[in-house]
Amino acid sequence: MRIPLTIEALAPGGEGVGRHGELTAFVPWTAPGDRVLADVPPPRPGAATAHGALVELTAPGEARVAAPCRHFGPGPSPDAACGGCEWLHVAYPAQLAAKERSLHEALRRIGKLEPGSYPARPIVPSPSPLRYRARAKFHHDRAAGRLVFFRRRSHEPVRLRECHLLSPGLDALREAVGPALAAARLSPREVALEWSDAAGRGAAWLLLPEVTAPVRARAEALLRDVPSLQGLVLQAEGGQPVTAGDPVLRHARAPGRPEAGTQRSRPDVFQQANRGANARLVETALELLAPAGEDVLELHCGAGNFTGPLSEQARSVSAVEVQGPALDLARADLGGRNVRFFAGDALALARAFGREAGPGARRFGAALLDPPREGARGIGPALRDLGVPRAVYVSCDPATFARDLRACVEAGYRVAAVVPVDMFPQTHHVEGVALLER
Ligand SMILES: C[S@@+](CC[C@H](N)C(=O)[O-])C[C@H]1O[C@@H](n2cnc3c(N)ncnc32)[C@H](O)[C@@H]1O
Repeated sequence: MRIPLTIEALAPGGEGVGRHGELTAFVPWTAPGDRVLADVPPPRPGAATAHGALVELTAPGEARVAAPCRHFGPGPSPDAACGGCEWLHVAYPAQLAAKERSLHEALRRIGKLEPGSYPARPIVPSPSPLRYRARAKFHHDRAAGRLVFFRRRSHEPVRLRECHLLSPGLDALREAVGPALAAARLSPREVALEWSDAAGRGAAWLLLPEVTAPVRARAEALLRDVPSLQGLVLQAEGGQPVTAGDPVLRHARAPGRPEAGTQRSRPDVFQQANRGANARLVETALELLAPAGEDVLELHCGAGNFTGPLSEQARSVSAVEVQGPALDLARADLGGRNVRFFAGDALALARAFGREAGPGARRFGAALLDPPREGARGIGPALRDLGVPRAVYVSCDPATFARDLRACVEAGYRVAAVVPVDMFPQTHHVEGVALLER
């Protein structure tokens, strides 16, 4: 059925939300204040919500801006409906306000942490709302010989000719690698590209049906064909990564601040995609943690994004990570410093440290954890049993963040600060940082 709506807000999943009688409708490509006509499926009996499609923008709202990309917005054309951005039509301050709201709402709803019951700091914006990505995952449109994103909620490729999220270097690499993959007769199922402004070169990870000797020879040809590509990681589903050339890039830890040093990365190893916002994230986490002179436990250290700056302030860092190649990069950057690396599961190792220290002992003066989307179930009691007096939790998923903060509160911690950070402008994603104290 076709209904008129006034869009009241941006929902945590990214769609605009409006009400029609008893029905709450979620409509993509809409902005707060928009008046629209939307098609929604007839609501099932008793259902109070529906997901609709935008039919017409009857009057633009106060938060709406002109989207600068030809691929953004609804439409049947293979040039349109790119799934890469959600909010290119929403002014950046309105995006930030929506992200702040959605993080605190998750803490209230899932974490049972009422607003006002913990100190909330303003959201930290990304230094650039556009062209901020130094790495991204693509699909290879074999027919067109291009690296592309899919259309929103589909597996159809967009005929991607520009992207306003990619840094200029990464976008140029994307343009070069797509046709070169086709020329090298490589058909990856997925491609991750990474660009280093510091190196002026990039690297790629290719997920392939198989990695055989002829495939490796064709990968070498790809490297010859794209001089700005420094190296490749080739991987078959479930197989071990194999390298060609040198896929290890070096980045400035904080863009524009050479004194912060450099960090190694590889396209198959987790790294924050937005390097400018990452520098702010690291700064925020360390300011909250105040690790000076402490023995610090760092869980989920990855390639050492927080470990390097932590080691400069802390007395010692014990850094835990489960992924071998990430630890190799961290060790290459930080070996010889006051850091001990531990390979293994964060929770299991935190519990083992607690058993080693014995009841009542205090082995660490502070902890920092930065788990993947699934969060760190069980971490509250583990930190308490370790006697950790304060911890900073960095999260990319508000739901698991809220769940784990609740468990930390039940284990005796108090939430002493929450700071949202915007690592992904033009999308609904929001990072949360919390300080826990006991
Ligand atoms: C969000 S990333 C953060 C990495 C790093 N702190 C950074 O800022 O780049 C999460 C990291 O946790 C690691 N990880 C995932 N599950 C883990 C586990 N059970 N134990 C330890 N590390 C884990 C991943 O390999 C990944 O490096």
